[in-house]
Amino acid sequence: MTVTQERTTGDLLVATGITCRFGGLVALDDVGFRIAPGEIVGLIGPNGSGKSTLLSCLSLGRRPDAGKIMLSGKDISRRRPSTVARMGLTRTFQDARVFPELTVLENVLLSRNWTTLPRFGALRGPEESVRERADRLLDLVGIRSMSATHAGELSGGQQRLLELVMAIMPSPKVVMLDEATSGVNPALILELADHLRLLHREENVSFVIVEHNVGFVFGMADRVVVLEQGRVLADGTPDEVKANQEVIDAYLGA
Ligand SMILES: Nc1ncnc2c1ncn2[C@@H]1O[C@H](COP(=O)(O)OP(=O)(O)OP(=O)(O)O)[C@@H](O)[C@H]1O
Repeated sequence: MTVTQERTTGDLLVATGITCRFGGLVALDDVGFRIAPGEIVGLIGPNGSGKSTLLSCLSLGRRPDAGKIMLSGKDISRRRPSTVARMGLTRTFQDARVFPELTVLENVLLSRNWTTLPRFGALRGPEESVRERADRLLDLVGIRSMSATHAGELSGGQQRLLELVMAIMPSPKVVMLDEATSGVNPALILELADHLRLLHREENVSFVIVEHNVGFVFGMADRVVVLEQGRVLADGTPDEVKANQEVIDAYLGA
């Protein structure tokens, strides 16, 4: 099944007709995408199929040449990334973006300030201070003991976890993860999956997971979208996508 029509009921983020060109190259061609509250959607596809470009368009880091993006029923297609972040959509990057000279805790507190409240939604009840929230999230991913360490001294996997906490700190509705397993020691990838599941449960946040590690995606996602040459090739449950012959031919069987 491909998504070509806007479905407004129940969906948190709905993108329709997303087209993105780089000069003569059509990186995304009339792509539809949706995610429901609390859903985990995996986005996979061959190199150059448009995954990162779609993620940039959905988070408005790159403005699509055509198409419409609705977040919680509001048209965000022409908003700035910072505004979109305040409205509840945050992201991580292929190369973990942390401030190496600042401590782990300072990084987390700073991420909170980027999307400065009060417009950006409440902390988890008035009883939880910003500091308590930072401590709790760092605890959830197992790096609270490193709060005073400079972020630049963390391993690649720990920087990924820090970046994840920074994306979740402002209580977003949806977080987009670009290659969350890249640079992570393979032995720690299962741990990363556990941390993500915990954050997902505790924070009731939706995740879009862009990944080359298809095993990771199939193990985490409620639904998987497959891109090929800038178009949606398939959209279904992990089992449906794994059994899809077109997906096997274009990607999985390779
Ligand atoms: N800034 C850019 N300028 C020109 N072309 C670009 C740019 N960014 C991406 N492209 C092209 O757009 C297409 C889609 O690229 P994109 O990075 O979105 O794919 P991807 O699926 O994320 O790839 P990968 O898995 O290798 O990260 C590719 O052909 C790529 O070369």
